[in-house]
Amino acid sequence: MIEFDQVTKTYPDGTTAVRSFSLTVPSHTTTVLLGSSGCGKTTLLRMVNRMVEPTSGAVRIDGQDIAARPPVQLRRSIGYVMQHSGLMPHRRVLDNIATVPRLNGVSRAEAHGRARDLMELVDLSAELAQRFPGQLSGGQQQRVGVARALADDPNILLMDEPFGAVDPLVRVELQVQLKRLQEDLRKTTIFVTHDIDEALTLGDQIVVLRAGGEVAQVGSPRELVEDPADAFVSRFLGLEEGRRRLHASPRADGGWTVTDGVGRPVGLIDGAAGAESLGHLPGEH
Ligand SMILES: Nc1ncnc2c1ncn2[C@@H]1O[C@H](COP(=O)(O)OP(=O)(O)OP(=O)(O)O)[C@@H](O)[C@H]1O
Repeated sequence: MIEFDQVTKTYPDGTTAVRSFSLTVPSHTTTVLLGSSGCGKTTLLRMVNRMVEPTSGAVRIDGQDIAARPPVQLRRSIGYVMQHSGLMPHRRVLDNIATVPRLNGVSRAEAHGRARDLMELVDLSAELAQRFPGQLSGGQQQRVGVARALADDPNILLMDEPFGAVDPLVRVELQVQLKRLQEDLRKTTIFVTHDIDEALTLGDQIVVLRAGGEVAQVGSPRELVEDPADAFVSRFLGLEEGRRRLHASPRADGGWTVTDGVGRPVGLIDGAAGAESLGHLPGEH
């Protein structure tokens, strides 16, 4: 469990990025910090591995104040994935993935063995092992970033807009894969994004933030969509414009076409599955 206890961060130039923020991040689940640019998400994330020190307040991991932990040792015990992978450009993929185990004293052979297993886990073909990061696509680089973060089997995973710079199709693939991985690995994960669909896909708990790291609402994806706390959350989730209000219209083949509140077709429901899941169709009695 990670606890933020009334943390405030004022940077040396006087900018207060986060003001008296408190949150409990339950173990073995994914908490998404969701908010617009500049609301303090990265600042909050980096407080967990002491890349940012709070001006006041405390962050605790399993009850222990991390201010008492040596920062380097703390950082090596936590997986961290950045938006632009942060890979070392002059080291091959395998060595990049093996970095933290090597720093923690694991032999080269064993670290490389683990790195190969991780490449398989994140769907990277083994033949990419000897490439340099610059010889990979953006999506592949992010997979390497995820493998590297997992390499020393950390309990905690911090992910800062890890899929923000890849194209939408690859982004969805990476999200689906992360969700699958997380079902097996069950790391205590904090995932930062400003993308609401990404948050709804990945979050067990979503924290909607306003400027200054002010919490607008904390809840499961379902709770947020069904019961947004206020107009800000509602607008942020796209509920106000009806973008998430769906309508199903029957098709000749027995299925349904689903459109959203602005008339945009968003999906299809098959005949049999549709009859079950819709139960009672609009206009049907
Ligand atoms: N080192 C710094 N010095 C001064 N101000 C900073 C520093 N880092 C961040 N800030 C400011 O703190 C505020 C929060 O920044 P932060 O990067 O935490 O937000 P964010 O929600 O992660 O934004 P984004 O989604 O754009 O990355 C912003 O106003 C930013 O300009």
